[in-house]
Amino acid sequence: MNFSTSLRLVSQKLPCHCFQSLTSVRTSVSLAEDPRRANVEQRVKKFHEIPGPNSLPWIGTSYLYLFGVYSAKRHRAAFQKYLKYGPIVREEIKPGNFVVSIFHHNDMEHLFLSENNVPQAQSHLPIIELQKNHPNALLPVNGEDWLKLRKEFQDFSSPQLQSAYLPVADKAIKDFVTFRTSQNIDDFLPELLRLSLQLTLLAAFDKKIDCFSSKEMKPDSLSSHVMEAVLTSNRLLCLFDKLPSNPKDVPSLWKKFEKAMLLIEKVSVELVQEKAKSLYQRNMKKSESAVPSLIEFLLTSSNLNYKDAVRISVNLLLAGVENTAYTASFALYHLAKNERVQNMLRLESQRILMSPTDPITDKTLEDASYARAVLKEVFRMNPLLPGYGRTATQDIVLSGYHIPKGTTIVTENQTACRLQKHFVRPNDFIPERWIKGSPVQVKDNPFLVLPFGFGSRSCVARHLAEQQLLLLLLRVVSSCVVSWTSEEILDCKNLNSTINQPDKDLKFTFNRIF
Ligand code: HEM
Repeated sequence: MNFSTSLRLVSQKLPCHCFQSLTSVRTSVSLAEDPRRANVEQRVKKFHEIPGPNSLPWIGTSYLYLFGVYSAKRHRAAFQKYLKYGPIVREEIKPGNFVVSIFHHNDMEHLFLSENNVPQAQSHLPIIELQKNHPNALLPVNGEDWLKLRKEFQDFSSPQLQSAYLPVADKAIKDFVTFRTSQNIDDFLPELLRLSLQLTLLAAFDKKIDCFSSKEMKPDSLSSHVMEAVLTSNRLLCLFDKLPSNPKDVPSLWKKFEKAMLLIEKVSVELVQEKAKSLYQRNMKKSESAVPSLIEFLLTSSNLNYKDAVRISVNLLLAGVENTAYTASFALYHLAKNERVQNMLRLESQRILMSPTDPITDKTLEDASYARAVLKEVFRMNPLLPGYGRTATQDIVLSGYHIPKGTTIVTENQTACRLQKHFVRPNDFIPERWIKGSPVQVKDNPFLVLPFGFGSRSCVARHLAEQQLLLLLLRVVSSCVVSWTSEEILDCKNLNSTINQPDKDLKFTFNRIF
């Protein structure tokens, strides 16, 4: 047995993170410094040795999707690959274009911790093209320009903003539960999308619009236009990513995208101007109103100008409508399907709220430990993103394989969260896993359940979104029993989107108990 073989065997017995740190430290040593380099090289397996499906000339592995060998649902396709190839899979999506999928939390941790400060946003090419066509439009930026802006709006979810915003968010959600759950609605998703838009307009722009008024429910209202534009832009951004050619080569889709994005930009300009005007009238002083919106914070920050504020606003509108609505959809579904959990949550709401009409305060939310566990379990089972794509910014070793700089690496968090080796009864909805001291409590691994992303590109509105979802859960169970009236199981679909959305109409009934 030679030196390298024995080391390989030892490393196989070591936990994966020990192996990675060993190999990554070793591989960073140059040949000049270490004459044993030839042996060291052998310990790290080659990129082409990573298991994965066969690639064909001209079409790579795309035939596997075209012929339905792999499910059209990303998380299901990922599971198929995991079962066949194991915790690391290499795929040549198009000739010369490799994607490596990883399923082990140690690999995920290693990847995230090794990335530099400026991970590039995917889907940015169409925005660059749009900016060329419309040089004066204030569109989202990428790279270093993005980093500069991002540093300024990191505070969106600050505890102060959350506290200040809580009463208005609670009122909007309470009204929503009172009035919208009593309607006979075929599909509840558009309702949740409208609610998210209303809450985003409120928190980000201090704009009070009742998105459920008869005026706003009309197709030509401001909220209907913004909603439509956000859905269209996000769908097409994702679709353009998959196209082999420039997005402008498909003129009919390009026109739709252009129209939708420019509408979002126009609305952002108007919202920022409106706020800037009212601030000017108050001599650019911070608002004395109870709810200092994000946009006010941006406009009064000395490091940003009006144009920056608009670019950020476009981002907020694009991200602030679907994300919370889809998470809320799955949260209500799991409550509806799990009577025991719903009852436990109701008991908690009765304990922390004296009466269902009482306002929910910071203290109420602090005490809502079961509601938090419910939310965490929703994020485990139905995260917004199946995983995260990163371009390796340097050579990296994952699961013992060398991966060259520039390779696309995808962390398959959703699939990893459904593996027996990570969670007992992985397909059951058990919030108690997340409750301290519970007999089924699991060790929380921060790189497995990662609903808001990681690092500098992670969600700016995390705490605000969690607050909205907790409010919704508590308000629903304290006044209704929610049931799922369809025979079908709700799953995610993500064919035309990078994000997971419900794959069926949301068939809920809400029976009032208060
Ligand atoms: C449950 C609700 C939400 C979830 C699960 C969620 C999750 C995420 C995730 C996974 C990312 C991307 C992270 C990455 O690529 O590494 C993200 C980015 C972002 N989210 Fe959220 N989000 C939610 C709600 C919101 C809301 C309500 C807003 C705005 C009002 C918002 C604003 C943003 C923005 C602006 C970004 C881009 C950040 C950047 O590129 O700098 N999100 N979110």
